[in-house]
Amino acid sequence: MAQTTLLYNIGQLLTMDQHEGPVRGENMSKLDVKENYAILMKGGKIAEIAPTNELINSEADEKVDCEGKLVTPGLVEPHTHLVFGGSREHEMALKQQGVPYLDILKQGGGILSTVRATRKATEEELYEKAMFHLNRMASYGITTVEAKSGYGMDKETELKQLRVAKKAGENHSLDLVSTFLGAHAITEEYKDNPDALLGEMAALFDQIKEENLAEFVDIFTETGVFTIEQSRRYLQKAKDHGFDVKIHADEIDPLGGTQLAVELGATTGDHLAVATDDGIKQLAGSDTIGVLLPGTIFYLGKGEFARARDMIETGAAIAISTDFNPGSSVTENIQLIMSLAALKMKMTPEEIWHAVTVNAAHAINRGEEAGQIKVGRKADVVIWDAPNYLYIPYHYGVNHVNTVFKAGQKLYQRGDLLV
Ligand SMILES: N=CN[C@@H](CCC(=O)O)C(=O)O
Ligand SMILES: [Zn+2]
Repeated sequence: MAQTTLLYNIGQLLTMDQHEGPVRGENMSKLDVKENYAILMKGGKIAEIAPTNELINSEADEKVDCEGKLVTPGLVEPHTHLVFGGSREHEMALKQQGVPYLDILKQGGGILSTVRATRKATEEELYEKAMFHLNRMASYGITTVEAKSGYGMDKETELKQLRVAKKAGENHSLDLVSTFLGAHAITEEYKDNPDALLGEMAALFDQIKEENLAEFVDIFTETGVFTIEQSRRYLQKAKDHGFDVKIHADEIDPLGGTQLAVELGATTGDHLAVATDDGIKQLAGSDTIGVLLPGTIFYLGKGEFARARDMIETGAAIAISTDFNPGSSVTENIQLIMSLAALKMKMTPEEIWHAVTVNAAHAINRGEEAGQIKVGRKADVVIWDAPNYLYIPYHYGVNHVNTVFKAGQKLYQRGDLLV
């Protein structure tokens, strides 16, 4: 018989379902908070949502007293570089000496150092490592995650990364959405002919489609990496092959990646830390979601965070993410990113909750499945050790998760100290 679980005495319940589609502009600050509610989960789905006194006598295999805690949808993480070999702690000193991120890359470090480690790693090693990071993400309340390739940049290693992501998605309880980021840097082999690298990566599009290895194609549009023109051609080709597209845009230099994302109808423009007034205006007038990554700005020691306030005030839909990767943002802790969004980008708690649930789900084409608590949907639900939704961005740097349910099954529960 299907497992039935009742969560009752929920102090604050965020269902995140009061708006249609991605939530943009001033709607991001309109949050419906239900008090003293209950949720009945049956057969992995949400069966009923009602005040506690209406559901308390429901038949259930398990009844969980939420003791007035906050309950929300499982969080959605829309931008990670999940599968990689090695780590880059040895670059920390260079960062402290002020060597810029793009200079480390130019010297063959940074992304290229992870490329070497990823090429060397076996599929099994990459898989074990990816599963470890997925477990940690789950412990922070994440129930759906996007994963990019991009540390191979040769045919064999890119396919290896994508296959590892696929297997991890099949075997882990978290839902995983895969992105092909073969155009992530210019490798030594192609330093005099980046177009040939793009050609080699584009030659993989058919196989990636056939083996169902990725839904999105992404590119790093940046000084010393790929130009706007190269990005336009490459992503257009990806679209012609039936992929949805994303862009690492306007992260360090304002090349106009934000405008290119809009022009191409990209699902998301990611980073946007130095997006111009024009870029922001175009973003706001488009269906492209801005995925902001304040952890990266913090970790790279840069002063200027993405202008979330301007973006939201002009009407854009914004999601936020860890950008988990071994170089520019080494954390799986999305709750820390929620605090940075509040402290450094001045996003309100209401906007932040939209940015990590419904908008993050739309940012990876999962708006109809994830990011909301709705009758008939998969029961991805988090109980927080917090009395209200303001509390998570406020109390920063620690894990507030009490319990995570994925498709109605308990996936993570805070452990007890063994003392
Ligand atoms: N900026 C480009 N790519 C990643 C960083 C990858 C790395 O440094 O390994 C990002 O989104 O921040
Ligand atoms: Zn990234």
